[in-house]
Amino acid sequence: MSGPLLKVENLTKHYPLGSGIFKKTIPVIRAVEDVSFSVEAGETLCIVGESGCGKSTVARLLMRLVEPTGGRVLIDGTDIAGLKKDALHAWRRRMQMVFQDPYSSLNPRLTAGQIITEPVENFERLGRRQRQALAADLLRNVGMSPEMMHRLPSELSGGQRQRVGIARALALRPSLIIADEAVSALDVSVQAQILNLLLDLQQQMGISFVFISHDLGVVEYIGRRVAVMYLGRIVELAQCEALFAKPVHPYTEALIAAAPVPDPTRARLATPVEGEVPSPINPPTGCAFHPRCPLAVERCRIDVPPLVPMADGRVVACHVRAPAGDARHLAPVTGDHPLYPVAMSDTLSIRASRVHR
Ligand SMILES: Nc1ncnc2c1ncn2[C@@H]1O[C@H](COP(=O)(O)OP(=O)(O)OP(=O)(O)O)[C@@H](O)[C@H]1O
Repeated sequence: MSGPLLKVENLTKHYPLGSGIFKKTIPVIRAVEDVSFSVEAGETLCIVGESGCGKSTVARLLMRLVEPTGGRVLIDGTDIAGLKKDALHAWRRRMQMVFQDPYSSLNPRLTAGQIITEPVENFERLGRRQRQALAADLLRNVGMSPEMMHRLPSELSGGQRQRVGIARALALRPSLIIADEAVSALDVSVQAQILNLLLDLQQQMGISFVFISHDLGVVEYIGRRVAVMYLGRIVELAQCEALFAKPVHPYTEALIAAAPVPDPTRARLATPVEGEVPSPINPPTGCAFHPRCPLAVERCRIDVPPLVPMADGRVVACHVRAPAGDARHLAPVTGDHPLYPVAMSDTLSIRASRVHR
C-alpha cells in the first residue's frame, strides 16, 4: 500500500454552547481548528500541548466517536465519514484506542480474560477453549501471565490494568492504536515499562501509534514526529529530535523551557510568560498565541499564520519565525539563524504545571 496509513485533512470540531433556540448565532467552543497531519505504517506521531488544547478531541474525531464540523480522516486513502455499515465494521477492527485511566476504562465486573477477548467476540463467536487460548496469547503479548485472565480489574495493579487495556486494543490486530494519555495515570517506573512494551509491540507487529500526551519526557521517548497544539491548532510539527534540539515556534520553545529538567541552568533561564491560555470560545484574532508571545508583531494580531515548511521538513505556523514566502527559512534551522532574532529561552516560559519532562 502506498501513501500514509492515516491522513487527516483540515479537521475541525466546534462544540455548540447551548441549543440556541432563541439566539440567531450559537456561540461555539473551537476545540479543533484546521488540523492536518499524516501517519505512516509503523510510525508513532505524538500530539502534545497544554490541557484543553484539543488533543483528546482529535483522538475522538479519529475514532469517529464525535462527528467533525469540517475536514476529513482517511485510512489507506478512504474517507471514514463515507463508510457504510459493513465497511465501518471492518474499519473499526483496524483502529483501536488505549485510554488514560486504567482504573475507570475497564469494566469492573468482567475478568481480564473477558475484557481482552470482548472486541473479538463482537465480531465472531468464540468457544470457551478458543476464548481462553486467545486471552492467554494476548496476555503473553503484553508480558502478563495467562493465569491473570481470571482476575478482576480490582485485583490488578495500575500497570497490569493498563497492560490489559493494551491487550484488549491488540485483540483485533489493529494497524493503528490511538493512545490518549495512556501512561499519565501510572507511576514513572511503570510508565517506562508500558512505553517499552508499546515500542516492542510496534516493532513486532508494525502498528502505528497516535500518542497523545502533555508530558514532553514521554513524547521524546516514544515519538518519531511530534505535533504541538495550541488552542485547537497545530503550531509546529517536526521530527522529535529536531523539535527538542531546536524548537522553532515560540510556544514550542516555551513548552520545552517550562518542562522541569534536572539542569538548574535551564530552569533559571525560564521566566513566566504573561497571561493564561485564552478561551476557545472567543479565541484571539490572528495567531492565538500572540497575547502571550514576546515576539508578536502587528501581523500576528491580524492574520492566522499558515503552517510553513522549513528546510528540515518540519512545518511551523509563526509570522516571525517562519514567515510565509520568506526564502530564509529554507536555510537549515540549526545554529545561528536569521529567524532567531531573540534567544527565546531567555525570555519566555509557560506554566510548568501540566508539562513534565
Ligand atoms: N463534549 C464536549 N462538549 C463541549 N466542549 C468540549 C467537549 N469536549 C471537549 N470540549 C472542549 O474542547 C476543548 C478541547 O478539549 P480536549 O479535551 O480535546 O483538550 P485536551 O487537550 O485533550 O485537554 P486535556 O489534556 O485536559 O484532556 C476544551 O475547551 C474543552 O472544554
